[in-house]
Amino acid sequence: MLSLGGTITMVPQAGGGITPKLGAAELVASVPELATVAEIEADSPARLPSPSLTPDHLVAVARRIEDAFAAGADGAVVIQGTDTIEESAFLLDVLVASDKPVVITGAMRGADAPGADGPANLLAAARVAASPEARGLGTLAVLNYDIHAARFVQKSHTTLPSAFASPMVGPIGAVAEGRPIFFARLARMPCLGTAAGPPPPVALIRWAMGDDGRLLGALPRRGYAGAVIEGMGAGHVPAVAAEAVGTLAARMPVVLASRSVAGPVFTKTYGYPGGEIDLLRRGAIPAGTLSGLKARLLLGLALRDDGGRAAAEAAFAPYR
Ligand SMILES: NC(=O)C[C@H](N)C(=O)O
Repeated sequence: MLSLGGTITMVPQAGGGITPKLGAAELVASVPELATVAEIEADSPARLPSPSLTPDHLVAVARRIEDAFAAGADGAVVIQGTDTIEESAFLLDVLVASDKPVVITGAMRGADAPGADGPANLLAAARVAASPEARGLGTLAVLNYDIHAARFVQKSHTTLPSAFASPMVGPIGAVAEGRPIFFARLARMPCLGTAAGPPPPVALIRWAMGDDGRLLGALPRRGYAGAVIEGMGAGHVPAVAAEAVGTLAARMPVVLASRSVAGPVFTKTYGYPGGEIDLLRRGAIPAGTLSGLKARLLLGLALRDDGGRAAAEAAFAPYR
C-alpha cells in the first residue's frame, strides 16, 4: 500500500480546514480487518493534496509497484486524493505492465469526520487487490464499494462519498458483503512502460461557445509539445476556429476529444467547417473513447523522448 496523501489522510489543522497528515502505516493500523485480507507492506512516498501530484509522482509509483511485484507482492493499493484519482488511475493503467491487480482508492471525508469513508474504501480496495479475479483488468479505482476501470472512471461530484462514476460503461464490478464481484471484463490497452523520460507539457483546451481559438497560437512559444482539444459534441469547434486548429496541428500533435461527459470521438458525421471531418482532415488525432483529461496524459506519455506525431497516432489507435 502506497500512500500519496489526499483527504483520506487529512485531519484538522490549527489554521482551519483539513490537511494531509497520516501515512500509509497509520491508515493500515486504523483498519484491523486488513490483517485478515493480506500481509501488507505500507509506505508513504508523498503526503500531498492530490491537485499537487504530477505525472512524475505516478511514474515513480509505477516503478515502485513493478519492483514490489518482482519481489513477490500479489497486488498493490495506491492511496491518494480523489481530485485527481481519474488521472492517476489512467497513468498507472498504461505504465504498469504486470497482470497483477493495481487498485487506487481515497476518501471524500477526512479521517476524523463522522462517517469517514476512508476505512471502508481501504478495506474494499485491499480485497480487490488481493482477488485473483482482478488480475488482467489493469488499474481499478475502488470507492463507495464500486469497482471502476481506470480508462473510464471520472470524479463526478465535489462532495458526496458516491462521487465516482464511469459514464461511458458504468462500474465494472462491486464489493458486496466483502466479496469483489465483476460484471464485465475489459480488454487491457497497450502498456507504455516506465523506461522513457518524463512526459513533456501538453495543453488541455476546453472549447466554449464563441471562442475563436486565439489562445492556440500561444501554445508553441509557451513550450507545449502537444495539445488536447475538448471540442463540442463529437469533436467540433466554431467554423471561425477551424484554421487555428489546423495551424497548430502542423506545429505539434493535436488530439481531439469531447467536452461531453461520455461518448467517443472518432465519428465521421459532420462535414461543416469546424466539424470533426474537417478537423481530422486538418491533422487532429481523434481521442476515441478517452476523456480530455486522460487523452492529455496519454499524449504526454507518447511524446516522451521526442516521440512525434507517429508516436501519438500509435498511442491513440487502440482507443478507437
Ligand atoms: N477527497 C479528496 O481527496 C479531495 C482532496 N482535495 C484531494 O484530492 O487531495
